[in-house]
Formats: sequence, structure tokens, C-alpha cells
Amino acid sequence: MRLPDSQLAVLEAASATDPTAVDRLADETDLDPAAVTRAAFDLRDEGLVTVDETTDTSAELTEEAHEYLDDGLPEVRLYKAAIEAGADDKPVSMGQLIGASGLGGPQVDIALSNFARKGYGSIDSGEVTADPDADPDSDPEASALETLAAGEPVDDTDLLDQLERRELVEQSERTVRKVTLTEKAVTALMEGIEAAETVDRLTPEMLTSGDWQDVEFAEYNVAADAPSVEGGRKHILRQTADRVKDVLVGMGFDEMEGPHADADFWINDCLFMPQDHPARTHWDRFALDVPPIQELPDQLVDRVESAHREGVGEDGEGYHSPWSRDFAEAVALRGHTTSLSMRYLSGFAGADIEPPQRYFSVEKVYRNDTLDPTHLLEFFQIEGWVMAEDLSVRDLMGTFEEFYNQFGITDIQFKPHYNPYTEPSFELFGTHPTTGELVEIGNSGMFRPEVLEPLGIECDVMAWGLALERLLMLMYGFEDIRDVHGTLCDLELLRETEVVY
Ligand SMILES: N[C@@H](Cc1ccccc1)C(=O)O
Repeated sequence: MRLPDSQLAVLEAASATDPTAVDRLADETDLDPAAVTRAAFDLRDEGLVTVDETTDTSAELTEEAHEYLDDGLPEVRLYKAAIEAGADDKPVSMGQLIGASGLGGPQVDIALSNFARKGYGSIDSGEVTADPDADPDSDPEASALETLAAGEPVDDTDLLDQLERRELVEQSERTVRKVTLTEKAVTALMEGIEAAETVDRLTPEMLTSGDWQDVEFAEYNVAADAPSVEGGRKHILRQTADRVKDVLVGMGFDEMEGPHADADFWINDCLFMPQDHPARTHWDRFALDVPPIQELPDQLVDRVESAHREGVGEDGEGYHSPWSRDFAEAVALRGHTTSLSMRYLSGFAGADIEPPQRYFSVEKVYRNDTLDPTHLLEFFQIEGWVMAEDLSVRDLMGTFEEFYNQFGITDIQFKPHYNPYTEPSFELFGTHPTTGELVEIGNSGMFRPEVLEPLGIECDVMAWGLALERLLMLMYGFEDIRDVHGTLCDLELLRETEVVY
């Protein structure tokens, strides 16, 4: 039998009776653990070894734990000070004990909460009583820290979890593989195995000398463990945004661009949002203390004002409520990217607007919402509109079905909704892949005459705003949007999530 030399080395180091861990084989063969793993898998495929896999949890002490190993756990120090001050007899003031124990900073709170939790005594209106029967010398947390510091394992998982919650240990899991020779290997070793030198890299020298013709190349094993590379990479949200753009460009859309901070005119007035609408108060809107945007197209401003006051068409109604140009010129962070749609549909953005037209944007919007698992103060909106003759709700639904299908989402539901600027209007929902809950993913509709007439548009326009983060939740099963972005995001999750293409 002939085997690549690394495989032969592993065979010779392994045993038929004692499963040997990859790390030990690596020590004995002078190969790196990844090479041993690779060789072990190849040998397994030949029936020469078996490979057992187990997961091993290891616990590392944190810096804080090392401090406590030197000084004692804060609650133990507090208990000792309490006994010394006679708190096992009658209550002693907390201030006095803290001074005597030498505890300071965050350690005071840590001491107090763990003191009570462990039953070392009680704390009542600033006075500490110590339980005379408590025994801090056999504190299980302190002994576990000492065991770990001595390099010994701690088997009590509840205790380890508790120490992890206290941020005194960090637990990590790794796969341990153990290799055992099969009978076939034992026989082969007795009969003698020849080492075949294999190379895992083709070099320019081999090419010029012609040696490449005589060497044996190692086979690729894409399933072998490899060190993980933690370089910079594009955020998954950006990657998904890019993909959304590709899909929409593929569906024949052009991209819109425009300001994040804009005149209320584009954000609201053009959309037939009355100036006294609740969404336009300071509660919902991030107003900016900057000079107003006065460069608004005057004719359009007049027509928008008249639509608000008197409505459009013969029996238009309008709001008959106050309308002021100053308010229209005031600047705020856009709460939706429909401001861009208005800039484009009015021709103000300079694009050609002869029907038919299709436009989209994937841009950030800002809302004064309350943070929760599905709401952020800023998020990305997938805005879009189609302008053409004789559009219907079926065109709208068909567009969404085609769009979401490309992301593997095939169960979109529509619910009737109300927007001041569209009629009819529909909210879109999708099913969360793990919780099964319905998640709102967007809002859409056909623009009303009160929006289109002032813009001078005579055909139909269907439009929508979809939430990129919600699309991400449906694609990857995230349950809390704050895991994905913001200051509390989960870096591990972001590194490990494979982007679906
Ligand atoms: N602006 C709406 C989305 C939308 C855009 C265009 C038409 C209808 C709805 C929102 O933010 O929810």
C-alpha cells in the first residue's frame, strides 16, 4: 500500500486501542492540526481509521476573575468585614462596612448583590446583618475559579453558567476529534506501507523543471477545518441592499438619489399630508434647526397648496385647514423616501418622466419611533414606483410577488390600509421563518389624484415603501433587528451568517 506521507505519519502515531486526539497527533507528527484532520478524514474514507467527534466546552478566566483570585470575591470580603464588625450580632451600617472592606467603585454593588444572593446575610435600609453560619471559605464560585486557574476542569455547568453571567469566565465550544486505527490499518501497517510524497502547491519551479509531472498532488478537502479569517467584510445589510438593487435593475428600474434632510414640502406636502397631520408634529419628526429650503418650484407649490385647500377636480374637497409655505420650506430628516419619489415625479430631479417609467431607491429614513425588536430610529426603505397607463392593483401585487420571489419569499399577504396619499392602499406581510409570526414588511398603493394632478401626471402611478431590515429578518430568521445593526449588534452573528445569493 502507498499513502501520502502525512497520512502515513498519522497512521503510525495513532493506536487501535486508544482513541487519540488530533492535537496530540499533531504534536507527535509535527504536522499542524488542520493537516492532521485532513489526513484523518482521508484515512477514514479509505477505511483505515475511525474519527469520533465530541464537543468540548472550555472555560477561560477573565481579567476580573484574576483580580478576585488575588483579593477574594467582593461578597466574601464584605462578609469578612461584617463578621469582624460584629454584624452577626446586630446590624452594622453599610457605609462603615464598605469602608472597612476596602471595596470601591463597581465592586460595591457586586458585593452587595452577591452577598444577598448567596445568603451571607441580609441588607435592610442601609444596614447589613451577617448570617453567622455562612461559610465563605467553601464558596463554590471561589473554589471553581481556583480549580480553573489550576488548569483543572469544572464539571458543574450551572456553576459555570453563573460565573459566565458574572463575566468571570468565558466559555467556548470546540470540536474534539479522536482517531482510532481500524483492523485494516493494523494489517496494512504490519505488511508495510510506502510513503508517497505529495505536494499541496504547484510552484513556478515545478513548472519550469518539469517536476510537476512526477509528483503526486494532495487532494482538496473542502470539508476540513480551517482557521477562520476575521477580516473586514461588507455588512450583511449592505450586501442585501446591493442585491435588492440588482433585482430591481433586473426588473427594469432606474435608481433615484436625493437628500436625507429635505424640505417638508417634498416629504409631506406633495403627498397630500395635511399640515396638521399628527405625523407632522415634533413627536414623530426629526426637525432640523437649519435655514429653510426656499428653492421649491413655485408653480408646483401653488398647485399643491390649492389641492390641500380645495382638493382637485370638479367636486374636490381638500382639507380647508391652514397651509403655510414656511412650514413647507422647513427642513427635517426624511421619515420616508417617498420624498425622492416626489422629487422625481415632479421632474424637479431632472429625470425624464414621460410614461412609462420605473424608479427605485434603497436609502435610509429616520423616524422618532420607540426602539424594540422590530423598530429602529433609522432604517433602510426600498422605495419604488411605476408610472404607466391603466395600472391596477393586480400589477402592484404581481410586482411584489416577482420581487420577493427572488429572495425565496413566496407567501406575501396583502391587507387593506390607509395612507393620505394612496387609494387604494395595502400593507404587506410575510411569515417569519422561525417564529411563524406575521411581520409587516411594507406599505403601498396607487397615488391619489390629489397627489398626481398638481404634479401634472395624467396616467397611473403605483408606489411602495418596503423595509430592508424586515426583508433581512424573513431571509435569515433574525428575531431582533438590533442584533444586526446599532450599537448592540451581535458581531459573532454578523461574521457567521452566510449571505444567500
Ligand atoms: N411612504 C410609505 C410607503 C409608501 C410609499 C409610496 C406609496 C405608498 C406607501 C411608508 O413609509 O410607509
